[in-house]
Amino acid sequence: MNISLPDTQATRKLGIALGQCLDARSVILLQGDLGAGKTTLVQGLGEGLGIPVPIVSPTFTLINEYAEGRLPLYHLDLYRLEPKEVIALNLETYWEGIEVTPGIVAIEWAERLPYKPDRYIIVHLTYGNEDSRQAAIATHNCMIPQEPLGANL
Ligand SMILES: Nc1ncnc2c1ncn2[C@@H]1O[C@H](COP(=O)(O)OP(=O)(O)OP(=O)(O)O)[C@@H](O)[C@H]1O
Repeated sequence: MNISLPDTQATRKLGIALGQCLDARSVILLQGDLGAGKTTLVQGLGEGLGIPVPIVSPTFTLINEYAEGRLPLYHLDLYRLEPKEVIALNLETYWEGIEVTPGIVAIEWAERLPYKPDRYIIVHLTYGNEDSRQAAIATHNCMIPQEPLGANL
């Protein structure tokens, strides 16, 4: 599925729609160059989940956890990590809900994952003209409920 995102707000709205409809243990793999809009989309995701605090990039903290919404949000950024550091994060803890409350896992720079979960949604953001972006969305072993996604875009 390809979605055109003419401005920042459109990218945020895509995140809101996903935050409103996804189930616990959903994993969103975010791909795209610097400034493509990955964090913007996760900010929308937080809004869609009803998280009342600002979502900030986890570039230095690696994982930011938000427990205040409809489901927990686990937000990761792999930009600075070597593959062995990614492995040490034990990411399956988050997407399998082992010793954490099952929630939504959003991973920026998912290109750097040395392995993938069993089921995931990939959102690949690319640049268009000026402020426009394009989102190519694909799923693996899971589904995005279509109706909320369409209704909010
Ligand atoms: N259509 C658009 N979608 C998303 N962001 C846009 C769009 N048009 C302009 N922008 C701007 O581009 C910037 C995107 O920044 P953002 O931090 O979301 O990207 P990123 O992919 O997370 O970058 P990085 O990899 O550096 O963390 C923001 O300043 C945003 O306002």
